[in-house]
Amino acid sequence: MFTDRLWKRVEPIWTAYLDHPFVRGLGDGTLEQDKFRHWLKQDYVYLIDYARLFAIGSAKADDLEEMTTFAKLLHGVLDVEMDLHRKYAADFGITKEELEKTEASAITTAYTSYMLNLSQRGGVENVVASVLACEWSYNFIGKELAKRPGSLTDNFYKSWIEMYSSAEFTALAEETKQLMNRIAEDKPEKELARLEEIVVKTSQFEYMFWDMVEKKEEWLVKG
Ligand SMILES: Cc1ncc(CN)c(N)n1
Repeated sequence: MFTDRLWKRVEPIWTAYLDHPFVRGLGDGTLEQDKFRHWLKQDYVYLIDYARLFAIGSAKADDLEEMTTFAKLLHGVLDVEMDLHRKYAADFGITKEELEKTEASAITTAYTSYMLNLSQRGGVENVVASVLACEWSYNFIGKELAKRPGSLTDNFYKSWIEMYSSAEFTALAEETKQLMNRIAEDKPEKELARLEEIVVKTSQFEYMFWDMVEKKEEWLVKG
């Protein structure tokens, strides 16, 4: 399967996520809440553009089955995943209007612009390759953190780990992988190599996103 081939390429990058201080801090509960607050706000505006990708995928779908899958994934972002953000934000006294008004950081802008650009100019395969690392890697991280002793007890980030390791989120990640495999079936090697590069680039962006929230970065010079 194409996703097995992709896994071989992304495994070293994704393993580095698990070692990143932000991700380690989520797992053992030691992450500074100010850093998490930065993630919450940046991720919220990231997810708004990410949801747009599924709408683009739905418009470009080749058949009704594909269209339905994109619609399901779109609902998953807007109503399941972003609910987690809204709940944590409420704990911090941040309203959903404030979340929406967040100015996207340089990395958030670069990452979403990369995916939106590819998805707008290519076919449905570009959309799936763009969203795959996002859905799959968070599920990977969630499941790995859930295995760590103590991660699901007395941890402020327990709901985060439960959400991304949940059966519901795992099903969304699996649907995205299946979609990628189905689309890759009749593609020539040159096209598969191009799609693979998109998944590697988005995996690199994921690492940069973890690093951006750890350092609470926005833009290098205040405007
Ligand atoms: C940056 C990022 N990447 C992935 C996910 C999981 N959908 C997320 N919420 N944010």
